[in-house]
Amino acid sequence: MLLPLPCVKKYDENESNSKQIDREIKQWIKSYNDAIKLLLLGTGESGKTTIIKQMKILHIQGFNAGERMEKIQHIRHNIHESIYEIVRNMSPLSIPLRDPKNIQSQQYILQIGLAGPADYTEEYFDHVRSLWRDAGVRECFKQANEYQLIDSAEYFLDRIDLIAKSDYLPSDADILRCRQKTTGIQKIEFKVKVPKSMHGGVQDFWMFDVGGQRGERKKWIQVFEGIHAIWFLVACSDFDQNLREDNTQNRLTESLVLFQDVWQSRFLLEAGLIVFLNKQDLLENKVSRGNTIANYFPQYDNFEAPGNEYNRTKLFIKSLFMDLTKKRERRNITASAERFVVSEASRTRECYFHFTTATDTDNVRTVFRDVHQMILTHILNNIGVY
Ligand SMILES: Nc1nc2c(ncn2[C@@H]2O[C@H](COP(=O)(O)OP(=O)(O)OP(=O)(O)O)[C@@H](O)[C@H]2O)c(=O)[nH]1
Ligand SMILES: [Mg+2]
Repeated sequence: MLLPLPCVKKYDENESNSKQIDREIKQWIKSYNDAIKLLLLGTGESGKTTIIKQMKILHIQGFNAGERMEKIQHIRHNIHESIYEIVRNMSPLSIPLRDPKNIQSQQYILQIGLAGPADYTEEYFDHVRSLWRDAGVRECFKQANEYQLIDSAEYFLDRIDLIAKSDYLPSDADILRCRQKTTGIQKIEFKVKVPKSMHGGVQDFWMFDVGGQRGERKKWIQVFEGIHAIWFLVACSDFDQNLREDNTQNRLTESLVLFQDVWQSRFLLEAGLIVFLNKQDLLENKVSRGNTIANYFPQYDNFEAPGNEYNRTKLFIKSLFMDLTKKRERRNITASAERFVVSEASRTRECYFHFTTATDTDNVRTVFRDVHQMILTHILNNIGVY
C-alpha cells in the first residue's frame, strides 16, 4: 500500500447518481486534510537536499536575494575544497604539475588548509585559476574517484570568473550545485494543486530531509512515525567511489545495504517506497568516458539488457535494488550504532523506480508530477472512484 487511506465510505452503486460521487469525493477531500508526509532517505551526497531545493523552486517562491547572498560563501568554499583536494592528491597519485610555475600556487592553496581562506581575494582566485588551467591538475581531477571530491567541483571551477566578481549573486543552478552536508533534520511545507482531472483542490505536503552520512542515520528514526512515502535517493554515478566516512566501503554497495535496511525496517512498513536512481547525468558522463561498473560489480558481465553501455549500466543498477525487494529471507536483528534496522518486513510491498537528475528542475518537475499523480490515483482507486 502506498498511503494509509483516509476513512471514507465506498461508493454505493445503488445510488447511481453522479451527485453522490461528487459528494463522496468532497467528503474525501475534506477528510483528507492531513498533509502527505514524504521522507527523503539515502546515503551522504545522494541528492536529498537538492530535491528539497527543487521543491522550493517549484512549489514555494524559490530563493530570495538574501538567501542567494547566504550561498556565496558556501559556493566559494566549494571552490576551495575542490581545488585543495585536487592539488593535495597529486603527490599521492604521483601526478606532477605540468607547468612548474604553478608550484607556488599549489603551495599557496595547501598552506591555507581545508577550512579555506578568511577572505577570498583576487590573489586567491588568480592562484586557483592558474592551477585549474594546468594539465596535471586536470589529470588528477580525472582520477577523482580515487579520493574525495565534491560532484560540483568542475561546475564551480569552470565558473570561477563569475564567482570571483564582487557583485556575484548565485543563480538557481549554482544553488542547486552548492554542496553543504546536512546535519539534523529539516522540514519544508508546500501546497500542490490537484489536477482538475483528479477533482481539483490543493494538497499539503511536508517533506523531511535528513543527513545521509553514517553518523547522521541514528537520528532518522525520530521522523519515521506517520510517514506516507519515502523517496530513497541513490547516487548512481558513485559506483567507482568509496565513502567519505569509510574509505574502504564502495558507495553504491553502501547504498544497497542502506536500502535493504529501509525496505526491511518494521517502522516503515506502512510507507510507500519510491527509489530515485539519481545523478543520471554524471553516470552517463562517467560511462561514456570508458569507466565500467564491471570493475566494481563483476556480475555486470552477465547482465543482459538492450541499448548502449550507459543504458545497460543504469538498468543494471536498478536491477540490484529490485533484487533486494524480492528477497524474502528473514534476517537477524541488527543493532549497531550506524544501522537502525530492528526487524524485517515479511509482507509483499511495491517499490517504484525513477531515473533522475536532481539538479535538473524540468526533470524533477516531471518526476514529481508522476509521483503525485500515482499517489492520487492510488487513493482514488482505493475509495472506488475509478
Ligand atoms: N550533476 C549532478 N549533481 C547532483 C545531482 N544530485 C545531487 N547533485 C549534487 O551532489 C551534491 C550532493 O547533493 P546533496 O543534495 O547535498 O546530497 P544529500 O543527499 O543531501 O547529502 P547529505 O546531506 O550529506 O546526506 C550537491 O553538490 C548536488 O548539487 C545530480 O543528479 N546531478
Ligand atoms: Mg543533505
